[in-house]
Amino acid sequence: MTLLEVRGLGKHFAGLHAVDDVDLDISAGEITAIIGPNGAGKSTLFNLLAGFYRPTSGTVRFKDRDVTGMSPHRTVAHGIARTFQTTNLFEDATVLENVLSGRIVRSHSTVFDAVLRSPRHRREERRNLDRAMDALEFTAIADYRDEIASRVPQEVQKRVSIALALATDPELLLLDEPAAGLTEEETGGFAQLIRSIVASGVTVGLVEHRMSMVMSLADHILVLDHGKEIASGTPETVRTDPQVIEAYLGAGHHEQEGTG
Ligand SMILES: Nc1ncnc2c1ncn2[C@@H]1O[C@H](COP(=O)(O)OP(=O)(O)OP(=O)(O)O)[C@@H](O)[C@H]1O
Repeated sequence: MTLLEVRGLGKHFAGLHAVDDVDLDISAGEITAIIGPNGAGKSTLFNLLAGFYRPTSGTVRFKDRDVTGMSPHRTVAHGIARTFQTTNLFEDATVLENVLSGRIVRSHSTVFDAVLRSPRHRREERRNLDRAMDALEFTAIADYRDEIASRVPQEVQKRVSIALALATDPELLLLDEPAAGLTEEETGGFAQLIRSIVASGVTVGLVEHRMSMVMSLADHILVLDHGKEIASGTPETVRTDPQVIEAYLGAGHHEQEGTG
């Protein structure tokens, strides 16, 4: 089943076509990776899907609903969550408070409920705390719950961003370079985490530079160069595509495969 359908999507900044006439189908239950050289348009594409940018052209449909140009708080309410390359946490808040902030989108009690501490408000608070704790346990950082977010190791901060995104109860989670700056070993841990996210029923979109991670995780890969699709398909199809090898994988690919 197609969860997200993108057609003819474009984003122009002045004269620059950052994303240019892109089509993409993300199937439910799969990991779809978007790869390409620096500046290829990967993050811009994610920003268009999650509503951080308004497209210049084209459409985005999510669960058969037109979400083109919707604001991020509406796309997240529909079930699309996005993490960022550089973690953007509330630095002075605790890890738990950060993850709880992801629950705002699922909260219905009003300011009056909060002031009066109505039963509805207390029920919701309990549910939000349970859900945030679930997300912390799922991402294996529950022990850090009371630590200040800016003081925990980088790897933990990255897990906090993922926990925050999971706390919004997404159906589609867009991960923008989750392993950037991590060691080989930490990257392995993130690959495991991404697999378990998919096993829990959340579909994943992944922008990642580490080819070994992409090739081992992705069911489907879209390759962008200068904003345009140059290939798409299974890891096997993409890694042998001459245009991809030339545009992006190049020497790195051969090194990795031990063929060059
Ligand atoms: N807000 C913006 N205003 C102007 N130009 C932008 C903006 N955001 C991105 N761009 C440009 O759009 C192009 C695509 O950028 P984008 O960040 O999407 O690429 P990317 O594939 O994610 O790159 P990287 O792998 O380096 O993160 C780049 O040339 C970039 O400079």
